[in-house]
Amino acid sequence: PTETETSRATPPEIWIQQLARSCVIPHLGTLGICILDDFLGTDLGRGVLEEVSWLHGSGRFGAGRLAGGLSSVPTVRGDQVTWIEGSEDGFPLLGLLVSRTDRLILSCVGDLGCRIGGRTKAMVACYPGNGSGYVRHVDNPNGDGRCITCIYYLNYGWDSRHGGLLRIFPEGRNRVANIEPFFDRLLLFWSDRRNPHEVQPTYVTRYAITVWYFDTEERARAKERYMGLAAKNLSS
Ligand SMILES: Cn1c(O)c(C(=O)NCC(=O)O)c(=O)c2ccccc21
Ligand SMILES: [Mn+2]
Repeated sequence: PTETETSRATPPEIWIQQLARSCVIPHLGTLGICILDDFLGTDLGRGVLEEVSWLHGSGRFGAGRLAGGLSSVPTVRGDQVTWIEGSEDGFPLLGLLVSRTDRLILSCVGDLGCRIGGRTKAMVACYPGNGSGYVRHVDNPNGDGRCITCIYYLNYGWDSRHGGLLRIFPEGRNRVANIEPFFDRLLLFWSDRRNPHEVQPTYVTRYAITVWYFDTEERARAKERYMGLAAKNLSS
């Protein structure tokens, strides 16, 4: 049997621990990036896609960001996002995805050089496919506590004509990572300045679900700073 079949056969816990040890820890440790294909398997992956498509159809997504915006170019509606905890009823498979990524990250704990303590809600993002993308940026440039970016892609039959590549520019390296947003692909990378990245213009609807995992200490310090700021503003 192929590795995938056997990994399907073993209970998720064991399989997740194997993934953590064989992929996540070594790849995040060396490249700062880790790609896991066939993360949920086709059936569960399609189930998540159905939940996200339903969400998109239900108008729950905010209006797309105004991208472009150059005076000459009419502003283009960019990505639309909505935040889901996963425990809400109606999204059981989204909830399963997040519980799997939680277990994956927590089974790395101690071997990643950061202490994971909590995460954001799941950000479900949809690019409308009108050529909009996302400019080059760092997710966490100033120590807001986020240490691992975890993105699950849902784009069935994706090919390069569709655009929407995620291009990462690992700091201090002269090589870029071009990551196709393939269906059932899970991507992990350090959220800080080590991984500036951009979403290239995309020409078909592009769905992705992102969760950011917090480093306990950095998150606590960020909260103190934030509370201090709030207190100062209140007192001033
Ligand atoms: C819609 N969207 C994003 O797509 C990415 C991002 O880096 N995406 C990478 C990707 O989808 O491959 C973001 O980092 C992001 C941050 C805040 C709000 C929306 C955001
Ligand atoms: Mn980003």
